Formats: sequence, C-alpha cells, structure tokens
Amino acid sequence: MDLENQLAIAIDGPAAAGKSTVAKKVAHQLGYVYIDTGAMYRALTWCALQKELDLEDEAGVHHLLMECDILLKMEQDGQRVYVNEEDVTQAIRTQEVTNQVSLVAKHRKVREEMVQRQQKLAKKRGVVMDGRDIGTHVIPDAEVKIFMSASVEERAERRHKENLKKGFPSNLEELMDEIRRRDEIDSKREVAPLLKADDAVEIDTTSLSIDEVVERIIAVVKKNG
Ligand SMILES: Nc1ncnc2c1ncn2[C@@H]1O[C@H](COP(=O)(O)OP(=O)(O)OP(=O)(O)O)[C@@H](O)[C@H]1O
Ligand SMILES: Nc1ccn([C@@H]2O[C@H](COP(=O)(O)O)[C@@H](O)[C@H]2O)c(=O)n1
Repeated sequence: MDLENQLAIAIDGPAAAGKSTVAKKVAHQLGYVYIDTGAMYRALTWCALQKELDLEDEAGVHHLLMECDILLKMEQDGQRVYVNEEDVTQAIRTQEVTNQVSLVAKHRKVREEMVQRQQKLAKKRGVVMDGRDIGTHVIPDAEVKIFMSASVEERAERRHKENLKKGFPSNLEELMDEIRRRDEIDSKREVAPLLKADDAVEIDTTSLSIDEVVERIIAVVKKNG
C-alpha cells in the first residue's frame, strides 16, 4: 500500500498486548519504518545491569544513558538493537531485563532524553512507533493513535505459547504476575504513565487474531490518511 501522505502511527498499550507484532505488520504493509521504543528502555536497562548500577539512582542511570548510543536497525532477519555498536538484540529480552526495565523507565531525566531521541526518529513521518507514551508524549500530534488492550489472562497465555514455541522455560502464573507488576509500575509512575490518549482508538484484541487487529488499524489509517 502506498499512502502518499506519510503519517505517524502511535501504538500504545500494556505489556504483551501484541503491539510490536502488529506494529511490524502494519509498517510492512504501508512501507513505513517500525520503531520499538521499549527496546530503547530495555537496552539502557541491560547496560545498567552490566555495570551493576543502582537502578533507583536516577542521576547515575541518566549519566549512563548519555554515554549510550542506542541504535535500532532493520536488517534482513528483523530489527536488531545495538548499544555503542554491540549487538544486544537477544540480551535485552532476558527475564532479568524484563523484570527491571520498568524501574529504569520511571525516571524523569531518562524519559526526557528518550523522548527527544524518539521524536527525532519520528520527525520524517512514515513511522509506526510502539510503546507506552507515544500518543500522549512522544508524538502527541500523530495522525493515527491506537491503544491496544487484552485481558491479562490472554496476554500471559500468548506469551506462554510464544516461550514454549521458542523452547524457553515458561510458567503461566509467573508470567501473569510479571505482566501485572510491570503494568502497575508503568501505569502508576509520575512521569508519562501508560495511558490511552484521549484521541486514540482503543482495540481490545482479546478475541481477535493478529491479522484482524492489523486490518482494523489499516482501516483507521485509511480513514485518517
Ligand atoms: N491478536 C493476537 N492474537 C493472538 N496472539 C497474539 C495477538 N497479538 C499478538 N499475539 C502474540 O502475543 C505475543 C505478545 O505479542 P507482542 O510481543 O507483540 O506484544 P507487545 O505488546 O509488543 O509486548 P511487550 O510490551 O511486552 O513488548 C506474541 O507471541 C504474539 O505473536
Ligand atoms: N514508550 C515506552 C516504551 C517502553 N517503556 C518501558 O519499557 C518496558 C519494556 O517495553 P516493551 O514494550 O519492550 O515491553 C515497559 O514495560 C516500560 O516500562 C516505556 O516506559 N515507555
């Protein structure tokens, strides 16, 4: 599909709602660039854990961020993530990073810097960006805003199936706890909490397939494009 007017599409929602899966497909159909902002917070968390920083130390974590060049690069096998030229694509998906990333993401100074970097990436439009504050803070003037939700049981079940398929150890109850905990920290933080933008279209994906969600978003894009 060639949408002559290059739009910015903001997709927000809680953990494991299907944002990145759907965002990648929407970007592919439109010939747009996909930007995974969660990967940026994960990359910083990975770095901070490597350096054994206190994750509650806002100044320390912010200082580290200023020394980190975080690069999201689309390659043949999908999006890869680099920190100061080191490939951290796999390393940022570990349970250790997942369990701690929300602590790093709650710091005001960290968010201010991340938002600036993300706004630069979205400047040229023709982007699908997913995260928690894209429609509210990063691209408040995005032409299309989507808020994806699904029941916590469904989200945990989907992640469980994904883990088993990849041969990773997985426990459904633990996944449900981790998702609930991450959503709670992300929703209750003072700075740019996870929130549906007033003008976002909400899609409850609990009983929808991936392709049905993609279709609905493309329909919203066509209406606004
Ligand atoms: N509508 C859907 N129906 C069934 N499975 C889905 C659907 N959407 C996504 N999934 C599956 O759910 C899992 C989680 O999706 P995904 O990683 O895209 O979520 P996310 O919102 O980006 O998560 P996170 O915020 O934790 O990064 C994946 O295995 C994906 O294939
Ligand atoms: N715009 C964003 C994106 C992400 N976060 C934080 O990063 C965590 C990991 O995100 P994933 O999408 O990879 O799961 C997420 O739980 C948030 O803490 C954010 O704050 N803002």
